[in-house]
Amino acid sequence: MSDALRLDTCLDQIASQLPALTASCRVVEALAGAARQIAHLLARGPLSGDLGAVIGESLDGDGQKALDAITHALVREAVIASGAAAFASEEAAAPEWLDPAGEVAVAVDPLDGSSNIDTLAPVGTIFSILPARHASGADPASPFLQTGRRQLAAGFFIYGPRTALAVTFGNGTRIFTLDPVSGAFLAPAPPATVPAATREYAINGSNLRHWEEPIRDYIVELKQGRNGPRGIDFNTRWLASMVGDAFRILGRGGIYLYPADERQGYEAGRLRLVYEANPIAFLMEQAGASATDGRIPILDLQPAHIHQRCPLVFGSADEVRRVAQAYERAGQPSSPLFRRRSLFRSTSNVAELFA
Ligand SMILES: O=P(O)(O)OC[C@H]1O[C@](O)(COP(=O)(O)O)[C@@H](O)[C@@H]1O
Ligand SMILES: [Mg+2]
Ligand SMILES: [Mg+2]
Repeated sequence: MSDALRLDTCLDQIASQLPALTASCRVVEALAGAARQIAHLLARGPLSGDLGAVIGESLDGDGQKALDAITHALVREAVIASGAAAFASEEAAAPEWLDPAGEVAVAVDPLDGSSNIDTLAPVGTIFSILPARHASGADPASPFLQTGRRQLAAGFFIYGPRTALAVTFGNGTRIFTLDPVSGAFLAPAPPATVPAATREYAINGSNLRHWEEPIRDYIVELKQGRNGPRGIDFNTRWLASMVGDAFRILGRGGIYLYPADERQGYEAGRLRLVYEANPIAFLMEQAGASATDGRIPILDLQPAHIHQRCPLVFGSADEVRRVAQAYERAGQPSSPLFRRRSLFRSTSNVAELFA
């Protein structure tokens, strides 16, 4: 383990070789400090108080847990300490300006998968770092309304049986593991590479009846396994925690889907573009995988507002391509009109599945 790459050493090297990434390195270092504190709180669980308790309503109407609010505060403090120019969070209605001399804007989901807090399933902190193009005084949302392609760095901390960091600065994706003894984040393995082929998929199958036809047909084929057109068996792996599913995919491949569906509030999917889909898409592309909304690569989507949602499909390139081809074949854009027309249309595949 002694020759494992240390996060702090790695950040120093990046900053000295690529000065344009110095501010991003400072943010990642500060977030690593917050992640240590969050990991500690989560490990104590009920000993730290009732952190899973619902304390109010989050911006999207879900229950906001005490831990959502605590992690938001810890992450915000870290971002302020890093000298960043602007901050946006899933847990704050509006972004804010911080240091007028700052060079980067940081968007976060302080606690992804927070519905899992009481179940000991993995949860995580997702971050996206963008250049802060505008001087303070302008709308603080403006630096966040850039496409994900412009991200300088992105990643997530995952709190599970161990705490880890998946991070990219645009030159590969690396996984660091928190050594609880020394407190250092260490990368003993080479950069992550997601295999193009996979037999694992992650989707909340209970929503099948609400999905658009291309997604429904694609999933039904996977479920038919060796008896269907794919001729091979697939496995479902769904953690209801995107960071958990993304971490598994970075490790051994797979595809994750949270498509748009016809339920009220899910017309553009569930995940948020700026601080969930974009950072995951950047990590995936840098590990040789792909991410799309079905029609457009996630990193090319232009955000219109900070809490915008988007359909999200990411992971092993061969399977993501198949989903995109299914949309292409359907010949229709992923629009509400299309969804309504295709709803409840009983394809032979779906009929077979329900049989
Ligand atoms: O309960 P659902 O609708 O299947 O949604 C699960 C998905 O929602 C999320 O929990 C969204 O994240 P938040 O917990 O930050 O809202 C993802 O991590 C997960 O994949
Ligand atoms: Mg989330
Ligand atoms: Mg969250």
